[in-house]
This record gives sequence, C-alpha cells and structure tokens, in this order.
Amino acid sequence: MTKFLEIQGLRKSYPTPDGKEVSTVFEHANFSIEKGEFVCVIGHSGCGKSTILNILAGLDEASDGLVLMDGKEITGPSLERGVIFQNYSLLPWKTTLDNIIFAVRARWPSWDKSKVEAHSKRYLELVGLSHALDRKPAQLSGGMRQRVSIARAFATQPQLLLMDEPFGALDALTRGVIQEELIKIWEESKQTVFMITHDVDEAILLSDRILLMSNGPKAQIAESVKVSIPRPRTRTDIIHDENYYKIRNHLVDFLVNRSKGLSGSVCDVKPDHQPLTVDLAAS
Ligand SMILES: Nc1ncnc2c1ncn2[C@@H]1O[C@H](COP(=O)(O)OP(=O)(O)OP(=O)(O)O)[C@@H](O)[C@H]1O
Repeated sequence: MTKFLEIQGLRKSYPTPDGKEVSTVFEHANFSIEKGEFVCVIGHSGCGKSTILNILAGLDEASDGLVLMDGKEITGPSLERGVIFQNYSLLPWKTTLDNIIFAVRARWPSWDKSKVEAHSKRYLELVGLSHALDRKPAQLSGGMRQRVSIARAFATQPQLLLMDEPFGALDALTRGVIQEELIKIWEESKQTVFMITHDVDEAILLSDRILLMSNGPKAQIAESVKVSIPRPRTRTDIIHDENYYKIRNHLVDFLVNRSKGLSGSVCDVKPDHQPLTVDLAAS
C-alpha cells in the first residue's frame, strides 16, 4: 500500500565555512505519515526539524533522498501543502477576513465572491474570531494573529499542513486555549499534519504519533512513539489517562538522556534505518 507521505533516505549537508568539507545535519531519515494522521516531531535545537519541514513544504532541497506525497515527488511549493510558521506571516495591509479571502481565492479561483466570503468567515468563526473580521494584523494580539494563520491554513484545505512551532511565541495561557482550538478545527477537517514543537505536553495533547530526533550533527529519526490516548482530548483530561505519564516520561528520558547517544555522529546508523516503533500502552 502506498503511504500518503513517504520520506526515503533524506539527508541535508552544508559545506563547512572553509568550504573544504561538508557538515551533515541529518541523514538516513526514513519515515512515513498516513492520511489524516497528526504527527509531531521533537528534538534538540539544531537537529534539523525545520529543515525537514521546509523540504516537505518544497521550500528547501534535500542533499539526498526523496519525499513522495500520494506517490508523487515533492519538487517545490504547492497549494496542496500549507505552512504555518511561528511569526504568523499575515499580510499587514489586509484585514483579518481579507487575509483569509486572499488565500481562499487563490485556492479556488472559480468560486464566486459570496462563496469565498462565507467559507472564510466559517473558519474565522472556528477559531473564535468572528468579532475581529475588520481588524488589521497590527490591531490583533499575538494569539489572535496566530489564530488567523491557523484559520487561513485550514480554510485552504491543503492535503498536508506543516506547522513550525506555531505556538512558540505565545504565553502559556494563550497557547493552551489555541491548542484546544487547533484540536477542534483539526477534528472537523482530519487534515494530515506534520508539526514541530519543543513542548512534550503539547505533542502528547495533539499527536497520534511523535517522532523523536537524536542530536545533530548526523541526527536521525530515532523513534516513533504512538500516543495511545483516546480522542477527543483536553489538556485537563489527558493527565488522568493511564498512559499519559508513561509517554511523557519516555519523551523526557529521550531528550535528557538518550538523544545524544543515538546521534549518527556517535553510533552507526544504516542507510535503511527505520525509527523504532514505541507503543507504551502495550507495555
Ligand atoms: N544555510 C546554512 N548553512 C549552514 N548551516 C545551516 C544553514 N541553514 C541551517 N544550517 C544548520 O542546519 C542545522 C539545522 O537547522 P534547523 O533550523 O533545521 O534545526 P532545528 O532542529 O529546527 O532547530 P531549532 O529547534 O533551534 O529551530 C543547524 O545546525 C543550522 O546551523
């Protein structure tokens, strides 16, 4: 069976500053994502998470390897892949509603004006922003701007949504509220999501599966941890699930104790390396 997203033998290397050698950020990255899956990736700073996300978006090129979406190679950006960055990237001269309309119109040029507007408003409603349609980004808080980015990305219904630490710049309270809005909008759309986060609790709340990257240089996708906590999930409920602390402790132990020893610069990683599947519910 063809997987929705297949990453085969991905490597990224850069020349060293003197230009005489190459430094390999990650290599032998092999993993796949099923249609409708929500996958988070966690790893220490510099291991190459954003580089992988940018390659999946078609915004960066791998030094080696292949990315296939629905069996077709990704060679550049496409409206089939939506990206949400930490810094919101809204058009500052357009209102909240016009920011969404702009993207929706680009996605479905044949739609008439009223259909585009109704569709755009519906997504703003899903993130609780119906009251701020006419405000410009500068008149919104950071949390509201990120809600607009989320509404815009989901409104264009890309086949794959890529999120690079979307809540990294938000305070903990705002972050919690928007995480739950993201769950709500995702549960409605069941879009396939690949998201980078540094926050283990956020990863457990949102993901079906968490990919753990070892440290760079020569980082690898070391493990694929199943989040066997039933949905729908809320921040307050998941901590009572019997698997919550098992998963959390496993992730923290990886980041604190094991991520360095699994780096390709320390141990031998074979080109056909597959991440170790971890299902703590079964243990
Ligand atoms: N143009 C470049 N030339 C040389 N090295 C680069 C270049 N761009 C990125 N790198 C290196 O690639 C590595 C991976 O960067 P990347 O941003 O993907 O890491 P990351 O895991 O997302 O980090 P963070 O969690 O801090 O955002 C870093 O060590 C970085 O220094």
